[in-house]
Amino acid sequence: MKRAKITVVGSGNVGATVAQYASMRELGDIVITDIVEGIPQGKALDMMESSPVFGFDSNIVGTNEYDATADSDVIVITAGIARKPGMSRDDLMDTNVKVIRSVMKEIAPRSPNAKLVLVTNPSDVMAQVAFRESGFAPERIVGLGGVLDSARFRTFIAMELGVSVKDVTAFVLGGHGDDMVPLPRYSYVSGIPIETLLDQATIDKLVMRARQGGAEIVNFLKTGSAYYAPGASIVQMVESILKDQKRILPCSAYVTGQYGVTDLFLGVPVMLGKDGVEKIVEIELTTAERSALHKSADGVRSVLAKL
Ligand SMILES: NC(=O)C1=CN([C@@H]2O[C@H](COP(=O)(O)OP(=O)(O)OC[C@H]3O[C@@H](n4cnc5c(N)ncnc54)[C@H](O)[C@@H]3O)[C@@H](O)[C@H]2O)C=CC1
Ligand SMILES: O=C([O-])CC(=O)C(=O)O
Repeated sequence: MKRAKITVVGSGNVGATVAQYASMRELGDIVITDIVEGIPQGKALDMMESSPVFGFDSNIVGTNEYDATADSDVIVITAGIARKPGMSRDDLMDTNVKVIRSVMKEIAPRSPNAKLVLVTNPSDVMAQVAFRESGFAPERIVGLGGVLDSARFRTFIAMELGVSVKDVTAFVLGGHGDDMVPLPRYSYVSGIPIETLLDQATIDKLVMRARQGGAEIVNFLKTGSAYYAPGASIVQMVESILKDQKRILPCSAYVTGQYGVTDLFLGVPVMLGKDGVEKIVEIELTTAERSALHKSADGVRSVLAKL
């Protein structure tokens, strides 16, 4: 059986974590690329040398040459700068949009059938830029946001209740920014709505913490942003695509009227399978939830308008 090929563009904190987790799960062979010479090569070799200990058979190659990425099945794009304390994700746009444009020129012609996972922030905007620059069908482009934001929300719910995270499900929709929309009404512990387990003030506190989850880590790290939970979230998305699992995950996808929003990458529940975003799932929202989602969409659109 032919092994899947995964390219990770950017061998920094998130890119290296993705490569490590993906290889440990044997999702395929991995190419890591970066503009900095030596870093992808060194990290790839270091990870390969962990393979006898962990017992995985993925090949991991580090390079500065895009030719090595040819015919990838999935390309994860983490290239660009990360924020520091006091910055918003949108403050990264001017620098990162140039990076994404240059990366698209290199990867799109070499891997015409790849699915793209946009991680570089602001990720909803970068997914839109990748869509414009690659010429790929929008279904083949997905942005990271909701899986990570939901993982944080699930963590905080489990911590608050003192229960296993395995039993906690939750949804966060909207753009991956300060206006993201955690949905307590769709959050459960083993099928029990959290609204019956926690009072409103506690839920509000957890919602706020989830919204500010990225900044909370930035304020601890000082020199950059989170990468372990982002890496895990990305690998869950990549696995769903490569194994055609058809998982329903909140991801930034191109909406064409769903939820009353048109022609924009926005965090919504999607079915992720071998063709990428195979379906956008529309769940029923209250008036307040829908207007929060529209506020988040307006935020993404206003950043895009500055391009
Ligand atoms: N959407 C999301 O949920 C998340 C997004 N991010 C974003 O991911 C990005 C990467 O974060 P980190 O890995 O922590 O940063 P990092 O600084 O550790 O790594 C970024 C890497 O990109 C490389 N790079 C820069 N320009 C490049 C180019 N033109 N081609 C190839 N490589 C290039 C750099 O040399 C560096 O190695 C940031 O924009 C960050 O905000 C991070 C976590 C979650
Ligand atoms: O906070 C950041 O800048 C990185 C990110 O998107 C996250 O961790 O959610």
